[in-house]
Amino acid sequence: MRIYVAGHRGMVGGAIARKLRERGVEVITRTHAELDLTDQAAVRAFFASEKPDGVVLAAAKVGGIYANNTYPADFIYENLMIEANVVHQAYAAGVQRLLFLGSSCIYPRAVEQPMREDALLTGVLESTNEPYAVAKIAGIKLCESYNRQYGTDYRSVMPTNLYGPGDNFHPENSHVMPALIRRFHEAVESGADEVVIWGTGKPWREFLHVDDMAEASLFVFDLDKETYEANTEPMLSHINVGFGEDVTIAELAHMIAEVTGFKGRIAFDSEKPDGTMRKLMDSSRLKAMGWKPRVALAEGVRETYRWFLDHYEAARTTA
Ligand SMILES: NC(=O)C1=CN([C@@H]2O[C@H](COP(=O)(O)OP(=O)(O)OC[C@H]3O[C@@H](n4cnc5c(N)ncnc54)[C@H](OP(=O)(O)O)[C@@H]3O)[C@@H](O)[C@H]2O)C=CC1
Ligand SMILES: C[C@H]1O[C@H](OP(=O)(O)OP(=O)(O)OC[C@H]2O[C@@H](n3cnc4c(=O)[nH]c(N)nc43)[C@H](O)[C@@H]2O)[C@@H](O)[C@@H](O)C1=O
Repeated sequence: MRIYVAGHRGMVGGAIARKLRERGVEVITRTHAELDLTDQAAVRAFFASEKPDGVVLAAAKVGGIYANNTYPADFIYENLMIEANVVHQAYAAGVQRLLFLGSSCIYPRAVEQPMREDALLTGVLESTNEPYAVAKIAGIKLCESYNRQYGTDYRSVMPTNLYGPGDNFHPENSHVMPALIRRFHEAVESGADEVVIWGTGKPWREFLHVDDMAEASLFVFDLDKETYEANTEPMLSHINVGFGEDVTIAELAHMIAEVTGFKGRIAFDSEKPDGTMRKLMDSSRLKAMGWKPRVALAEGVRETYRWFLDHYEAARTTA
């Protein structure tokens, strides 16, 4: 098998590419500079020449609450273009199996918890990331539509909030876990006596380690067609991937303060948005098929902090 992993330099694509190579699979990669996936002609030429056997689509415009809220046009445009180009050109090149990575933000903001797959398109989305969520919903529907019309086997997984080695530690554009690891670490370094957390600290988030996400992605990718179809429906074909437990942002902040050795005050800036108050995934569909997460949150935070320390200079200079 020759598998194209789109987004192999990202946190999730990197972990998936590593696991595939460990299994002896030939992994095809292109950097963003080598192949801009928003460029239809370039994507067509790439698929026509490489003709991969399978595709994992882990490339996307990704960011936390501030980035989503500040650059909504980039988030909807780039993600729609990437998905439309990759799914269509994969089909045109005869690729039978593809895995699309969506996000838990596809679900309505006030939906029953934990969120089941069939909650999709039942209500109003969270405003801070609606454009990104609409693009991700379009990604699911692209896969389902090509399956229905052309008989392809294109699958979708919906990850909860992810973290781990390879994350983006940008001070504003990143997700909460890497943002707080960096902010607490820098407070310890500078001797600051206060760290400010965005929002009220009351929202709940479920965090899954990237290695668990990579395992889940390959687990779903590898399922035989009958098993996948028996556990999904033609127009409800996505599968949730979550850890199964969530914490408040305040609890996460205290956990990161402890790991980084910060002893000062933790303050909350309620002028900043909270986003959705809770988005715990119901991952029973996937768990019933045999996947389970392995990395506990406390262990994952410690490991991610060690990775951050090892790569801190790189993170600081790219910020
Ligand atoms: N991280 C999280 O908490 C969550 C992530 N997801 C989803 O998981 C997937 C992977 O996310 P993650 O690994 O965290 O994201 P990253 O930002 O770490 O990686 C995304 C990768 O996509 C590449 N990319 C972006 N735009 C283009 C483009 N136009 N052409 C080619 N390559 C491009 C980026 O390259 P470059 O950096 O050079 O632009 C980067 O390597 C995404 O689909 C994301 O939406 C879902 C839920 C939660
Ligand atoms: C994965 C998911 O990620 C995004 O949604 P989100 O879950 O709201 O992501 P977040 O990690 O940025 O924030 C989580 C919570 O944490 C709070 N918070 C505190 N202090 C910081 C802080 O310093 N940075 C950030 N980013 N958040 C902070 C923040 O106010 C919020 O209450 C989507 O846009 C979309 O990308 C998506 O799919």
